[in-house]
Amino acid sequence: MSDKPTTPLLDRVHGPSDLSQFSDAELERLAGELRAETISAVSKTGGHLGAGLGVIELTVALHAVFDAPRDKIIWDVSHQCYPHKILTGRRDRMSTLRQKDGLSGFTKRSESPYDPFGAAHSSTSISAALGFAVARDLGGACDTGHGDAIAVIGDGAMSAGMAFEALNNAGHLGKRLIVILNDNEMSIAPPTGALSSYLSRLYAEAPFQDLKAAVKGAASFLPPPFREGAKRAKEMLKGMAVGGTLFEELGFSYLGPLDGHDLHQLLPVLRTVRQRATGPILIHCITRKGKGYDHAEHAADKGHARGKFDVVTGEQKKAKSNTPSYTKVFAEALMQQAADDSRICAVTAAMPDGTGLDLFAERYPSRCFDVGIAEQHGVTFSAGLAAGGMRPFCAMYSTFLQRGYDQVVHDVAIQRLPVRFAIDRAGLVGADGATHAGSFDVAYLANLPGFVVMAAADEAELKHMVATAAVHDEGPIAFRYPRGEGRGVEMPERGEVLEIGKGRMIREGKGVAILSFGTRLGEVLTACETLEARGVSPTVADARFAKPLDRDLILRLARDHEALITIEEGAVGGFGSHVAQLLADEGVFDSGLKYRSMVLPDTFIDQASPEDMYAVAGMNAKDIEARVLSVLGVDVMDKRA
Ligand SMILES: Cc1ncc(C[n+]2csc(CCOP(=O)(O)OP(=O)(O)O)c2C)c(N)n1
Ligand SMILES: CC(=O)[C@@H](O)[C@H](O)COP(=O)(O)O
Ligand SMILES: [Mg+2]
Repeated sequence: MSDKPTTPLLDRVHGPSDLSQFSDAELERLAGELRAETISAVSKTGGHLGAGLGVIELTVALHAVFDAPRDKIIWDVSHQCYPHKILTGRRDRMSTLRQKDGLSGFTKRSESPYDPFGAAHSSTSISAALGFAVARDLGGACDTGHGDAIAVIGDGAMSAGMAFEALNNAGHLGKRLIVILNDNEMSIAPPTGALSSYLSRLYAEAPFQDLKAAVKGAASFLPPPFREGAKRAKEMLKGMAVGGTLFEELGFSYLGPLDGHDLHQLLPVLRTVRQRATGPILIHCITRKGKGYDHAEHAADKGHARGKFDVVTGEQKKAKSNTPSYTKVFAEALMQQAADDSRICAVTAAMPDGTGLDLFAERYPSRCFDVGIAEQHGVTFSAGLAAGGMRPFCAMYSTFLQRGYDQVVHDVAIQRLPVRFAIDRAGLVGADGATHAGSFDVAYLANLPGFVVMAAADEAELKHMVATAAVHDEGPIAFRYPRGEGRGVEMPERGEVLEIGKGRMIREGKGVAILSFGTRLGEVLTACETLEARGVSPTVADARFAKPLDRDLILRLARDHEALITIEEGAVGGFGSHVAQLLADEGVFDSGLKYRSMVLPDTFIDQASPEDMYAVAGMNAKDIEARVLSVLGVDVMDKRA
């Protein structure tokens, strides 16, 4: 036995085609190396860990059997794509993961030809894969050629309506399409919903599934050892009425459940499917999220997301802070309100921890609902709760609320139902990048008649806004707040109910007024400090409301100053646009007011630290200072005129 250290197989992989040199036994060894590499990479950068560890063998098998990029492997959510990135020529850039100018934490078309479709929001993979399949059959031009379309979708993502819309259409079209259900019985939190129980039953009945495969003629897809058993079962089951799985009822061939960590099952099945599939086929793989790393596999969240960590101890290196997060402030304020009002209930779409509703659920389990990854349903469910006399708080990230926008308009706004929207992750979020930026909620809510739209300038304001929303029964009301910690302001014992449509003065000055909406107020006040040194003393006000606007405050600021600047952590079409509309309607511009509106630029900003992203957006203190000096005609180029 030579004691020469063997060269890691991973060192011989510069692209997936290099996997063809390996035997099945070597592929198993490669999987072990890939798992270790993934753990090591994420320990240095932080990121999504558990999901990627759960698909190590699946990633190796897919790239060994199929021919990416001609075959399109589409990862749902794609938070599990780090092993895929390592095998597809990006191993040397994994140290830049989720950082400024670095690799995205999700698949991204512009990053690699091996990423045929971008993701990050869940449940899109089957729709996208079907699009590729139909384009293939229609002879559409695709720069990497047309082969198989393979969607890899998790059990959580499968719970979203969009996934079933795609299955339904794919079953109807009957095109050759491969869907791999990566079933680890986990979402971010343990999965909820009847589908999750159904999948568990499928798993529990696994031998029966093999037998059914025999009856359904899919036995030939099974590895030889299973095939014999399945054939024998054929006789036994012939007389039985064997109902199809849900997927078969939708027109798919169903295969499984397979052990998603066993290459001896995965490789022969995928090879046979590649040779034989003629229509849509769903392969059900059972995996474990966090597989192969105890600190993940045995954690409650299975290592879904981690900061940088010590591989040996699993200890994360997160900077400790005494300032509570906005999320925690929201959750505690909501519990305080709920203690006195049994009508208060809460809805999350598979994000109990991220929204803080895990704390609310512990205290009020009967009044907290995790609807799964189902924002559309979550919004209309909240509307039904409101119509039924409850006071529902629908807590969703700004970016994920986009998934339920028609429901916001059609089921909530038009019916003027008093749903309370707690919009977390407002503004730029950092490492998750453009797909998770909370840029558009002010623009897409403040244009709806009857909506009240608020933004908390700090964590005390957030507490007041929760109290205000709790008692607002006249119609829908939304309040937004950013990811991360508050500004460390003094917290009130209880939130006070704010007067709807009224802002607040922060500091009196002259010449220029700055009207802030949201937490950029902190940057505004920092800018004022340096401006004072230059003899410029702006007036500053916190708008609190984008709808209804504080008309008196705005007109007074416009009247008493030569310039008015608004600032918000949102895209054009939001607060600043509504202020401009008011000023125009009131003819204020006729008297020569200089008006500037600081909004996010008309571009998608890639991942970086929030501060770096706001620097790209031109919305940090120094940008505000420059804007003030520019509008006052002081000689600083207004870079963003
Ligand atoms: C529309 C949408 N809502 C919520 C999320 C947040 N999210 C990211 S991953 C995830 C769980 C996905 O579960 P599953 O598909 O089973 O993948 P696993 O993490 O188990 O591999 C959720 C809810 C999202 N990415 N997209
Ligand atoms: C992949 C995904 O969509 C979630 O895991 C998201 O990254 C969570 O974001 P936060 O870290 O802001 O809770
Ligand atoms: Mg899962």
